[in-house]
Amino acid sequence: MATLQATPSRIFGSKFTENSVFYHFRDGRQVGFAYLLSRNRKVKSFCVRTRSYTEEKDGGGSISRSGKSAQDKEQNEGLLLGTERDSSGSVVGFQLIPHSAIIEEKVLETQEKDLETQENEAVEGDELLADVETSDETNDETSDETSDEASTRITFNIVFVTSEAAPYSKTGGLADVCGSLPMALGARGHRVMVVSPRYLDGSSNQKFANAVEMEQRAKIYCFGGVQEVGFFHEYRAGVDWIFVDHPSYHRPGTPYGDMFGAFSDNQFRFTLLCHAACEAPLVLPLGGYTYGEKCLFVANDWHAGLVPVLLAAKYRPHGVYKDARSIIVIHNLAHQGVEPAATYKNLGLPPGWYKALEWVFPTWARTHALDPGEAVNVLKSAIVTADRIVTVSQGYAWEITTPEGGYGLHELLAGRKSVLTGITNGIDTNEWDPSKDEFIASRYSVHDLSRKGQCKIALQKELGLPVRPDCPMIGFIGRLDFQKGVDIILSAMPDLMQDDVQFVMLGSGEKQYEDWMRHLESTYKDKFRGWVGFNVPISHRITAGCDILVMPSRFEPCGLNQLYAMKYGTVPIVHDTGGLRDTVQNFNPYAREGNGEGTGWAFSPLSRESLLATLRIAIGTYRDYKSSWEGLMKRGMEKNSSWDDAATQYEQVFEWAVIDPPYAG
Ligand SMILES: Nc1ncnc2c1ncn2[C@@H]1O[C@H](COP(=O)(O)OP(=O)(O)O[C@H]2O[C@H](CO)[C@@H](O)[C@H](O)[C@H]2O)[C@@H](O)[C@H]1O
Repeated sequence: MATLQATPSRIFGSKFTENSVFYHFRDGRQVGFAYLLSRNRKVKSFCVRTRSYTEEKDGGGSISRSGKSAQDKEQNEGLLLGTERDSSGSVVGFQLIPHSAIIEEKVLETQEKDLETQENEAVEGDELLADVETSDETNDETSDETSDEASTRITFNIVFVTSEAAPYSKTGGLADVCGSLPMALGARGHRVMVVSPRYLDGSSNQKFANAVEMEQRAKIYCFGGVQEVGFFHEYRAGVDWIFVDHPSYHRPGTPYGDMFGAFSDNQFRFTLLCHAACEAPLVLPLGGYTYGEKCLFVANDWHAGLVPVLLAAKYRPHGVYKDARSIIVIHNLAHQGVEPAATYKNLGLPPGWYKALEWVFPTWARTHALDPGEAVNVLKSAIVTADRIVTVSQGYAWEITTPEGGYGLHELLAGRKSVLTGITNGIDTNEWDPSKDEFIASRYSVHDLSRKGQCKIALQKELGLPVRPDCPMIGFIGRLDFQKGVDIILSAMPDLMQDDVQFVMLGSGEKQYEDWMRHLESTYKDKFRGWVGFNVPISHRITAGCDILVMPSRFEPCGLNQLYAMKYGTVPIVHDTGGLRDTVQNFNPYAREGNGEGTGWAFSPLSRESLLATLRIAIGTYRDYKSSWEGLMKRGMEKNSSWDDAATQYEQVFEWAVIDPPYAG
């Protein structure tokens, strides 16, 4: 069985060893680790038949899988020769002899024969479910392809841990990423689980309707007692969605708070999530088999930040998760999970690990002269103990190592630069595609932009604005807070409202901004609409119906709305920062022999004047240079923002993570 430490060099020889043989479930899910090898040009396949198992579809289209059924089928599909268990007793691999004599021969021969022989004898067919793309340049000496670089792809058991994952729970971009990146990785052959809370807020309980309660429960020792959590499971789109169940997740409001502010027990709720996520791969038989210990944990933001430190402090000293690795993905450094130092004892960590979480506020940030400023900082502990650090754009990866963007953690992050990678988010092109979007009035594509106009008319009608197809329509979607630069928009509004434009804002957050939006709406009845609340269908309709989307964010780790806007032919105007700078290319009408280049405008400095000036240039272009505008729209729509590129880069980070030994303290 392959181990995490295996490096590509182990599989480049002419022998196709046991390490090279692996097994996929029928839907591509895999037990244990495996290698996928490919070379640039001439690729042959080696195929093995795998064990199958039954799918039971319920009315909602979700699928539950049964290991027992799989055993029943074994009679027809193949014999389980032997299982490989880890120290916890979890099955992390198995060997199978299929009935087919030809295939049986292939499986056994893989341990003895050289690759060329196997390639010649490889069997193909509908029943052959796992393809291992292979290469062996030494066996291809007569070919002119000998100079081709061989590439290696290792598949992993990946466990995402997140406080929100769309469509089950969503307050922002974290949910979008954790709802779509796992599916992209699952489609690439990895076995992927996403662990998040089962929030029952009364209004959206239905979202968890297809998740089935599992028999296994976990006892978690923290906060001076023992807590028991349950697990619900839905298998969808190639991913095991696991929902941790506990009474503290059952209450009205968002995942983090309600109308009275943030929940006071958030540290408790997300501590539970992290402990439960560490137990899940060991105890949950998903499709009949646990993920086992050889996992890669992808912890997202501070809510999942205890996972790396739990692996190092609670499990590894007892010989568990010795070969696991952890990656902390920073979506927003501004939120770090900081609580009083006295709460350390509640976290279920051994006393000796306090230093990993220790956080001392600078003198100026302390509440009074006698305040020692001591606290625990969960995100800091993850940055210290994770094997790799990822953030969601290259620009932001640099910004967080500077005093301006590091929120106090810049020195720590700069010190870990060698394991810090920026990977720009992709978007879920199934959800965000104007040619198949079910929320919008008229579907369109880059080849038929006239229908976008119908979306604009429909939006104007829906908002009760005058229906004026030629009037430039500007939109904003996002949290109403300091990060998003809402104050800059609102301060520019009295000036902007002197122009012939329409403006719509969708968002919720700080009350002062919500009130301001209401006030503007009553002042500029024919031009401004403010929609206070969180509404996904409306966000699609604004993205499709507007001509321009503004994002004057003070900082933006990646930003997704500008990516959605470009996909919908809506031109983004963004502050030149972080991921916005990385993804929006400034318009230049003179480039490419007058054909123009760029997908929007990135302005700087961040000020009311600079926003207004850029908006007026954009509005002028929209009105007077129609073909330039169409070029802007089309270049944005044709930009590839799917997860493919990002998923490849995540795989690279995973491979780097397993080359180094895990963090041991
Ligand atoms: N009122 C509303 N109604 C409906 N939908 C709404 C809404 N307000 C926001 N949304 C949606 O929430 C998402 C927001 O995503 P962003 O990436 O722009 O910001 P966020 O700050 O939440 O994410 C953080 O994480 C993501 C993911 O890594 C980073 O891109 C980002 O820079 C970082 O700040 C979008 O899907 C948007 O449409």
